[in-house]
Amino acid sequence: MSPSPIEIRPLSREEVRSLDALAADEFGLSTLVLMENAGRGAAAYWAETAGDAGPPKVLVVCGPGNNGGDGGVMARHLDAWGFPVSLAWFAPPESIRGDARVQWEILDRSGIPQQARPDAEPDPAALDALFADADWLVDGLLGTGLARPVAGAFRAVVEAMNRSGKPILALDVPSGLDADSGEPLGVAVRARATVTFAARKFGFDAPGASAYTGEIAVVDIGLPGKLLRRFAR
Ligand SMILES: NC(=O)C1=CN([C@@H]2O[C@H](COP(=O)(O)OP(=O)(O)OC[C@H]3O[C@@H](n4cnc5c(N)ncnc54)[C@H](O)[C@@H]3O)[C@@H](O)[C@H]2O)[C@H](O)CC1
Ligand SMILES: [K+]
Repeated sequence: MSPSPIEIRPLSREEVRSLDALAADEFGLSTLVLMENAGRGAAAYWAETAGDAGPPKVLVVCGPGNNGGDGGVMARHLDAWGFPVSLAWFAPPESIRGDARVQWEILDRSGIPQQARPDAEPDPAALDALFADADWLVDGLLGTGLARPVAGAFRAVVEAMNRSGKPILALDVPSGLDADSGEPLGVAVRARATVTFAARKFGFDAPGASAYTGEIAVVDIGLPGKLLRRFAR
């Protein structure tokens, strides 16, 4: 019997970011557990839809926050399932903290190839070469933590991802897309598909948003039914 999860209505950025705190404070459910469910769910979705021809080489593009951490979890599961996977963290190592740091350490000890690319002004040709070597890109750069227009290094990375011509799986929200308005802040990843956690975001239904989200799949991250029912349709 396939479970019929409680259908949650689309959530605002604020609502979905409050879920982490509620899960921890009210239910004692650690954010690392939510991250594990998010990353494993993303890995399972991708493997089911893209894992046939190949196995394709996957490059996970990570930012310094929990969106990057989700990418780290996904990479560990793909590696365990036999996919050639590596990661590039676009942040100085010292800025990778909290749950994302935990994933960095696990990946390091697991011998999964990862590199830090902390350049404030990355060379576009170097980015093109990095992305040309992969069959798929996973966008774990920015999620609901997006708080200002994408500029500088992240802009260069998003533009290089988009011009690479590679299919992109976005984690939670395509990097650069405002989760409430569905508009790009400066620039946004144009994904083949977006695996979004817990619920669709308001902005996904905005006209034009599908050019960035691609196909949308909602991944259940293990929140208790009592919490989900507060946001039921
Ligand atoms: N409850 C859930 O849905 C869960 C979500 N998870 C994942 O966590 C991210 C949100 O993580 P957070 O650390 O808050 O932020 P991000 O990783 O999105 O962003 C990282 C960091 O980047 C900085 N930043 C903001 N805007 C910019 C910008 N324009 N340029 C450069 N840097 C920027 C800011 O400091 C952010 O903190 C969510 O999307 C999910 O993927 C959990 O893992 C599971 C539960
Ligand atoms: K993302």
